[in-house]
Amino acid sequence: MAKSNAIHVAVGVIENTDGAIFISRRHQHLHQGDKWEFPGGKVETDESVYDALCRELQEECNIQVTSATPFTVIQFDYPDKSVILDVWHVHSFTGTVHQREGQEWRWVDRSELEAYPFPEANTRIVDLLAK
Ligand SMILES: Nc1nc2c([nH]c(=O)n2[C@@H]2O[C@H](COP(=O)(O)OP(=O)(O)OP(=O)(O)O)[C@@H](O)[C@H]2O)c(=O)[nH]1
Ligand SMILES: [Mg+2]
Repeated sequence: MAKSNAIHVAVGVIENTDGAIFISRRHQHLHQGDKWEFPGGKVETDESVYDALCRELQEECNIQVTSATPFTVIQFDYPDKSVILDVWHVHSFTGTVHQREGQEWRWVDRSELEAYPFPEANTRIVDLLAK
């Protein structure tokens, strides 16, 4: 069961026309620092998850989402916090993707994702994508 203090996070699996997926590396000082992640961030009060997804992907990766569908929802308890990752598959967008917050980033093939260290909560996302 989700904890009442769980942090609700909108997460985007952005896929380009070659079928590659965008990942970036979390800054070292942050929660789950140095791990790779899919872009996204906390859903604000009175904001829909979809609006949060669009806002975070604009802020972090410079794109305007034009089409996205729900992919999976993951509730996970880290020792220090609980998260609910509301993961969306982003099929189309405008703008040129790059990471605007100084994080290392790259496009990777689905088959390569398993080689990257992701936060533990992401295991199922990577499994679903690698299939
Ligand atoms: N964005 C993102 N966050 C993830 C992933 N997996 C995962 O456990 N998280 C966790 O979700 C939480 C919130 O994500 P975030 O740090 O991106 O939030 P944010 O962009 O709003 O950050 P801010 O508060 O510094 O503005 C963090 O505790 C982070 O460790 C992932 O794949 N992507
Ligand atoms: Mg973020």
